[in-house]
Amino acid sequence: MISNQKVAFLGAGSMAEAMISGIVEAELIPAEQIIATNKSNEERLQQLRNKYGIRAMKREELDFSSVDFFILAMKPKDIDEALSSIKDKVTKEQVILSVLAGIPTSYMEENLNEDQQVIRVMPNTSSMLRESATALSPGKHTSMDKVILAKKLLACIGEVYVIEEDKMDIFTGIAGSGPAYFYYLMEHIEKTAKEAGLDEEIARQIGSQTILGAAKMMMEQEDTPADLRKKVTSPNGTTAAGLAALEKHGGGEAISEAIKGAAQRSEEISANLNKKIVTQ
Ligand SMILES: NC(=O)C1=CN([C@@H]2O[C@H](COP(=O)(O)OP(=O)(O)OC[C@H]3O[C@@H](n4cnc5c(N)ncnc54)[C@H](O)[C@@H]3O)[C@@H](O)[C@H]2O)C=CC1
Ligand SMILES: O=C(O)[C@@H]1CCC=N1
Repeated sequence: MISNQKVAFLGAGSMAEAMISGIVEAELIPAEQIIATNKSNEERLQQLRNKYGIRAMKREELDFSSVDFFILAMKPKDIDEALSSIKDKVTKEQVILSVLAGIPTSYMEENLNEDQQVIRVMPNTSSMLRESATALSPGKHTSMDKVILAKKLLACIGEVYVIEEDKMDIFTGIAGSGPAYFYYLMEHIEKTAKEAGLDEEIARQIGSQTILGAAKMMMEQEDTPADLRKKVTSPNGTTAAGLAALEKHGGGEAISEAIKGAAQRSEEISANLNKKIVTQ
């Protein structure tokens, strides 16, 4: 049962906070069973206590034996220190979830105890509003009942997709990094609106509603994105002119290259692990 689970975040930054926000808002797990830890930033810990009513403490103050799910949420460059710091404190009955880009389950299994249950997770910051697109790939020792519990936990922050781990890099490129592409789009919408004399705040509201509407159309209508695009595009009209400019300036290619670039960086992080190259 998910409501009696205790969850401890190791790392209390942007991604951890987004997940904590969604889990607390879902009210499936009491806030006092959610623990945030970091290495030493007491101000940050107090901020999370005040904002979410969770428990928050320095990593060395955590009673590891009381935790059911650990969620690693530090940067990939800190993974080795993190794994070595918890190896002797966790048991194979507990589950280690990692949201770290590019860190394979095999690397965690190699650097933790024999038969340690691990799950690789890729959420995004829309977890804040329980609208994440989150992938999970279980490690080879993780039991089905723990995968089911992890899915229930991650369902608190949005939609959950169980995928083969070899698709995690492209998933990261699409969904982990994906919100940033839409924020970048909005930056350009606001800039263009301002140049045309439209207030930036109004442009943000208009642009956000347009993106939300298009997203809902793609989720709730049977049509493909291409069909939906054609329904907007009147012959020789405004949309045709806009799409022609998008093609002329490499818009479609730019989107594909953004996704591939992020996925390749995820692959690179994995590849560097075995070479012990410190990643950014
Ligand atoms: N920001 C995002 O949109 C997403 C981030 N991620 C992943 O989440 C992880 C964290 O990313 P952010 O939150 O953006 O970074 P961040 O820098 O905001 O947070 C990382 C936190 O971990 C702490 N930390 C470092 N080593 C630690 C340790 N051994 N034990 C406890 N705490 C430790 C740092 O002090 C820092 O507060 C990264 O691995 C990233 O790949 C995954 C999906 C989306
Ligand atoms: O930029 C990053 O590396 C992290 C992982 C996915 C989104 N943010």
